[in-house]
Amino acid sequence: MARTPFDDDEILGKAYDAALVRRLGVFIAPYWRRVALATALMFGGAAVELAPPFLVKQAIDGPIAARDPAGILPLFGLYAAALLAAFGFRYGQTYIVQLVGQQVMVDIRTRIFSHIQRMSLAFFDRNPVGRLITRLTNDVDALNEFITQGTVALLGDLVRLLFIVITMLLLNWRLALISFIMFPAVMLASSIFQRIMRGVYRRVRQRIARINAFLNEQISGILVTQLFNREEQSRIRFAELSRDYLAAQLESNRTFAIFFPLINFLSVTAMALLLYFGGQAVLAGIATLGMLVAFIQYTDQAFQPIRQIAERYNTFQSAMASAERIFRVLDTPATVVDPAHPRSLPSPVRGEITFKNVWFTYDTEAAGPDGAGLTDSDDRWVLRGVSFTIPAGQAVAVVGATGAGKTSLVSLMARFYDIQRGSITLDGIDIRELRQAELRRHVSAVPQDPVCFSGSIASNIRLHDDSISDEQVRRAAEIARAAPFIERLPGGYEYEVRERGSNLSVGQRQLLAFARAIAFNPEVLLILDEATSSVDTETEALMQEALERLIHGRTSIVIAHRLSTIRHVDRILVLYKGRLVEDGSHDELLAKRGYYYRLYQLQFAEEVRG
Ligand SMILES: Nc1ncnc2c1ncn2[C@@H]1O[C@H](COP(=O)(O)OP(=O)(O)OP(=O)(O)O)[C@@H](O)[C@H]1O
Repeated sequence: MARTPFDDDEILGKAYDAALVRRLGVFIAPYWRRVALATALMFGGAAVELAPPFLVKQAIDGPIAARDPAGILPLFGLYAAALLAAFGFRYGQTYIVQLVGQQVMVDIRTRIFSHIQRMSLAFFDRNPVGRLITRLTNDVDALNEFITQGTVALLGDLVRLLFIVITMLLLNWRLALISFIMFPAVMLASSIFQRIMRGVYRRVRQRIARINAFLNEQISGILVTQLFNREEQSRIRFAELSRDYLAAQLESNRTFAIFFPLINFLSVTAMALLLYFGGQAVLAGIATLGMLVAFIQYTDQAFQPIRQIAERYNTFQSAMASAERIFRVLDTPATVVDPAHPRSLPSPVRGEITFKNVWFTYDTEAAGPDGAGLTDSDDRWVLRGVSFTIPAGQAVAVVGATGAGKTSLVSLMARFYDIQRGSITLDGIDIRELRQAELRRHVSAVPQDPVCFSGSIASNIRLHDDSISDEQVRRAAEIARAAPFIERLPGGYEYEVRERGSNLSVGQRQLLAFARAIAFNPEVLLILDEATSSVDTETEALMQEALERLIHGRTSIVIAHRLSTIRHVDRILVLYKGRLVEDGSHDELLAKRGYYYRLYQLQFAEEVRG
């Protein structure tokens, strides 16, 4: 079957599982004392649980056979004590293991989150949000199951089984052998079950992953579905996916429905054989009645861990699949990294930008680090030999047809991606020689779709940077022309913005992003101009005014989709299919009657005609 984007949960071999367990062990290792304590409690519990059947045997063969009511009491006391102790041991073990599981989950989640934060944009281009959230939630939860069910508990089952087997052999090896008669059949059934479930679980997981991916896309794209009346098609597709999932689930249920009654059947058969042969042995005087009763109880006890081992195996399987996916994220190296010996920008930073023969493609795999994998004429280059210098304080607009490479050029300046050839410098220093944090302190951007976080308006402007005072927040909002709308909101600067800024308009979000940029006061500002004309003329005028204030006296690169934006800048860079084809002021370029002139006629002149 062809690999689909959803099939990222393939199950690999046992050696691979062992490697995953070792890597998980690294996360558990800091809590080894607790794990050791839980293991000790588990051993204690397994030993204590052996006592009740033995005490029953003592009671039957001793005081009951001798018709001595007083002799039963101490045995009853011991029996109760054993049950209580077993309860205590089990409680302690379960609690401690759960505690370790929860702590390890916090550690793993934090690791994944901080790793994801270091990733460059290229990583997010490849990994949709839904998938990353699944790594942090469901997959981490599956690992918790592995820790709570898989480590101490699995060992506990094996130890319990071993203890019971040894006790039975010591008490009466003949009866023990009769009890064990069914064990090979049980082992065989378990191993067949495990083999079948491996495949079944894989299908269940793949199909639920497909449903999740589909839902994710459909819910975020619901607007388009509704606009184009695609509800029916989406519903049919969803029903198909749900049916596939149901089929896989039913297969799993069927397997379980066969396995558990089968194990029960085997255990009851073992019991019946024990009763028959054990009864004969009692009559022949080889065993006592009490011994037979104890053996029936031990045999019953022995089948419990056997049943659980099969279930635990399944938990283990899904934990391994999750671990694999989590490690795949953790193993993705950051592609944009800080240099080992970063340089510092000269102080004060002026903000002069130079692009020297810059070649860039998103296809890093094909191109290789220095772009040698692609010829100069390859279509995959997004920027081809772009060179220009923007002196400090100059405002520049980048224009070009859609897909010409404008956004890419601006993203490179903030080093969201690394270039393959050439250099980009800020005040004469290659931006790859700077720490990213230092670069971004001086180079800031206003994104096309400005992001807002849940929290107050003020916290959205200062982004929790306490060095920016309330006064600075207000001043920034005033300069950005955001103050009038903020002051009209209930609560003003304390107005609660909802997730993703859904209770603000597009224009308001843009003004807020401007205010944020001003509050951080970078020397270089990148503005990804809003392409849609979704704002009214009044807001549009406000935004233009804000933009003018923002870029005034500051090195700025604005991606201009509107003529009004172009009017504010000193200079225009014209991109055509990744090449810088023209460079000059609006009037100069118009006079040239070249590509900009044509673009202007097509794109901007309409605005003039209005
Ligand atoms: N994240 C990405 N991964 C792969 N290819 C990309 C990515 N972003 C853009 N591209 C490709 O790079 C080329 C240039 O895109 P870019 O977004 O820079 O163009 P643009 O000039 O800003 O266009 P627009 O005016 O439509 O925003 C396009 O061919 C696009 O398909």
